[in-house]
Amino acid sequence: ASPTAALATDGDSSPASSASMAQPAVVDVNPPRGTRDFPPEEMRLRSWLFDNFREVSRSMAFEEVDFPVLESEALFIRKAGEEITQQLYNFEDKGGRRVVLRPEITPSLARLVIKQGKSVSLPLKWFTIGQCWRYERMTRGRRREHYQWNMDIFGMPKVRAEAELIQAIVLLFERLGITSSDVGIRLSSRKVLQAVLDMYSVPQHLFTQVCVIVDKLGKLSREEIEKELISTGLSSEAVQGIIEVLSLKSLSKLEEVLGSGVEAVADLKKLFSLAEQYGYADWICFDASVVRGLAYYTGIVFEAFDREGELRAICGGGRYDRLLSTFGTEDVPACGFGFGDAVIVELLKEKGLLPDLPRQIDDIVFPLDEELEGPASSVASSLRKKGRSVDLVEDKRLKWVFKHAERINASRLILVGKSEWERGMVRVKILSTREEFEVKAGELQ
Ligand SMILES: Nc1ccc(Br)nc1
Repeated sequence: ASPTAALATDGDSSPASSASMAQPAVVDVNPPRGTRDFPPEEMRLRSWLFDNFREVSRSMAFEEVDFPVLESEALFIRKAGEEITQQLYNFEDKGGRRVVLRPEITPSLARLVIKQGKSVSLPLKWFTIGQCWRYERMTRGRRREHYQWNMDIFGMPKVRAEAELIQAIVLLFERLGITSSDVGIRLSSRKVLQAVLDMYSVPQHLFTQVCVIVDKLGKLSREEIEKELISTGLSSEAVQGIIEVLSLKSLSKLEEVLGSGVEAVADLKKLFSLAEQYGYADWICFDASVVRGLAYYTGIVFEAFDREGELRAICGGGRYDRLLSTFGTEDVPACGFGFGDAVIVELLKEKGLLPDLPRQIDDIVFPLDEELEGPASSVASSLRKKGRSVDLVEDKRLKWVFKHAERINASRLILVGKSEWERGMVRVKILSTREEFEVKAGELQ
C-alpha cells in the first residue's frame, strides 16, 4: 500500500470515500523524537514571528547572514561544564569528521568574522534565524530543536552595543503586543563576579566554571550551588561572598560592596542612562544573579523573563570580548543575544496575544467545463503575473468550489464559461459582496 493511502482525501473526487481506503501507514509519520513538523497553520504563526524578527533587525540596520546547521564539533568543545556542550548532537560523518548539529549560533558567527578577516569593516551588525539542536536523553521529554533569532554586533567595545541589542528586544516585544508589565529584562555584568573572585584571590582559570555554576541559581538549591562551588576548590568564605553579592538587586548596594570606580558598575550605570534616552528604562532592572550559562560571556549579560515567573527565560545574551582568541586569532569585542521560538509563543498564548492568521488568497479561477481548462490556465497565469495569488481549481463541482473559496478566504471567484469565453469574457464574483459581473479576460486585474 502506498504510504499516502492513509491520507484523507476530500471525499469529492476520489473513487471511494477515504474511510474505506485507510490502511496502516507504512512509515512512522511522526517526525523524529524532540522535533516538530510545521503544517500550514503552525507555519503561518512561525512565519509571522520570524517576519517580526526580520522587521526589527531591518529597523536596527542589521544584515542577515546564514550558516550550515552542520558544524565542526571543534567549534563547540569547551571545558566549563555547560549544559549546551554536554548535550551536543554530535556524530562522525562518512569521511570520519567529527561534526555536530549546532547547539547555538554565536560560534558560527565568530567563525565567519574570522574568515572574513580584514575584508569587513567594523562594527558588524549581523542577524540570523536558525535551527539549533541538542541531544538530550528523552527522559525529560524536552524538544531537541528550536529556532533562534540571533543578533550580534562585532567591533563595538562600548556599552552602546548592549544598549542597541536591548532596544531590539524591546522593539520585538512591543511589536507583538507585550508590555513592560508582562516582561522585564534583568541585567548584570560578569565583571561583578570577576570583581568578587578577585576579592578572594580566586585563580582566573576558575572564572568560566564558576559562572556556569552560579547560572543555576534559581534552578538548583542554594546548598547544591554551594556544594558545586566548593568542589571547584573555592574557599567557603569565597562561596559565601559570591552568593551574597549575587543576591544584590540594587546598583548602589553593589557599589557599596565593590567600591566605586569598579568597571562593572560604571558599565551598568552607563547602560541605565542610555536606556532612559532610548525610552525603555521601565523594561530593565539590575539583578546581580544574572550570569547566563554560556562560558564565553565576559561583560554585561541580560535575559528577558515573564514577570509572572511561570516561564523559562524568553531570550538572553551578553558581551563576549574574548571568544575569537579561543579560536586562535586576535580578539574582536562582541555582543549578542539568542531569542528562541518556543517560550515566546507560550507567553503569547498566556497573554491572549496569538494572532489570528487565516489562510487568504486573492482569486480562484475555475473552468466551468473541461474544454475550458486551457483558457482557465491563461487567465490564472496572467493574474499571477500581475501579482495576484491564484488557486486554479478543476475537476470539482461548483458547490465544492464555493465552499473552498470560503475556506481559504478568497477575495474573488473567476468563472471561465463557454459562452462568455466565446465573447472574450470571464465572470467575476466578489465573494465579500456577492457582486457578480463580466470582464474582458484581457483586462482582468
Ligand atoms: N541550545 C539549545 C538547542 C536546542 C534547544 Br530545543 N534548546 C537549546
